[in-house]
Amino acid sequence: MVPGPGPGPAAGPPPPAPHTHPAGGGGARSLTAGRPAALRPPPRPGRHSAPAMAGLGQGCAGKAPLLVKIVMAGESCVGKTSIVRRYTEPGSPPAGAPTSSYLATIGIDFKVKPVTFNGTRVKLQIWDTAGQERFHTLSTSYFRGAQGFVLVYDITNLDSFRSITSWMKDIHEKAGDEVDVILLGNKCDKESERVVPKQKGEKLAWEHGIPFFETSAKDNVNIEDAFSVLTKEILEKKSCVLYDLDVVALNESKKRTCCAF
Ligand SMILES: Nc1nc2c(ncn2[C@@H]2O[C@H](COP(=O)(O)OP(=O)(O)OP(=O)(O)O)[C@@H](O)[C@H]2O)c(=O)[nH]1
Repeated sequence: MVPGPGPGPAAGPPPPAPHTHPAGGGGARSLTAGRPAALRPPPRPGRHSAPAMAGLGQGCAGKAPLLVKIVMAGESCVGKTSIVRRYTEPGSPPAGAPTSSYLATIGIDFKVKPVTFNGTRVKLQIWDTAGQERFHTLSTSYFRGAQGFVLVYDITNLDSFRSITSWMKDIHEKAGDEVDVILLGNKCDKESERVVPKQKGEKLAWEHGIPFFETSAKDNVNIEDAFSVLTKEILEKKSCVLYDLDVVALNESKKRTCCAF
């Protein structure tokens, strides 16, 4: 659906042996540095190297939560909404259940997920974009200002995998080269319908220098871990991202009142 070729493969060693990620924790809200790492490829050329985790949140203690904008991207029907629901509303009915009917996202939606990372409060603002071609301009207009992207394809849909390179191009055009992206091959519960081998997903992620997971929104496989790894990557790169603007505004107005008298 998306025009144009993406950036060429980055030079680097061949992909490592397939790595199985453990299932997501299902509802745990604390992200820890000891999380199982996703397949960790070398950084893309031109990216900043990540500072040590020990420095994360220094100078942020006691302040408003950090606000992190994450955008879901990928073709229609790959499971973006289901992944967001699974992560932000653990009690919601699972995707892909026999009774669940597909409702295309119209335009844009977002959910907030508060998490604690190494003692630092973080508000993940997760924007769920519509994958349908007719919403493409609208969806990609929300890419600007995002710190992280969850780029999703469906392991039972070859076209959705082929389009990933174009989505990567859109992301870097709209959000810059410094954003963190994670690649998910969703619907891994449908093994009998698989058309995209896991190694292909791993190789593509390696070429783009981004972490990779196969996930199932239906069976809650690797959803929590995928968001944990992405959040960790974002926060490692910046000692402080942004504070939640509402809280900052409140504090600012309090300060002004205080100073006026
Ligand atoms: N078996 C299975 N089905 C899934 C999974 N994730 C999503 N689905 C189903 O796939 C269909 C599409 O899921 P959505 O989450 O709406 O897909 P989307 O990417 O948000 O689609 P758009 O809103 O059009 O962009 C629905 O019928 C879901 O129930 C999964 O992990 N496994």
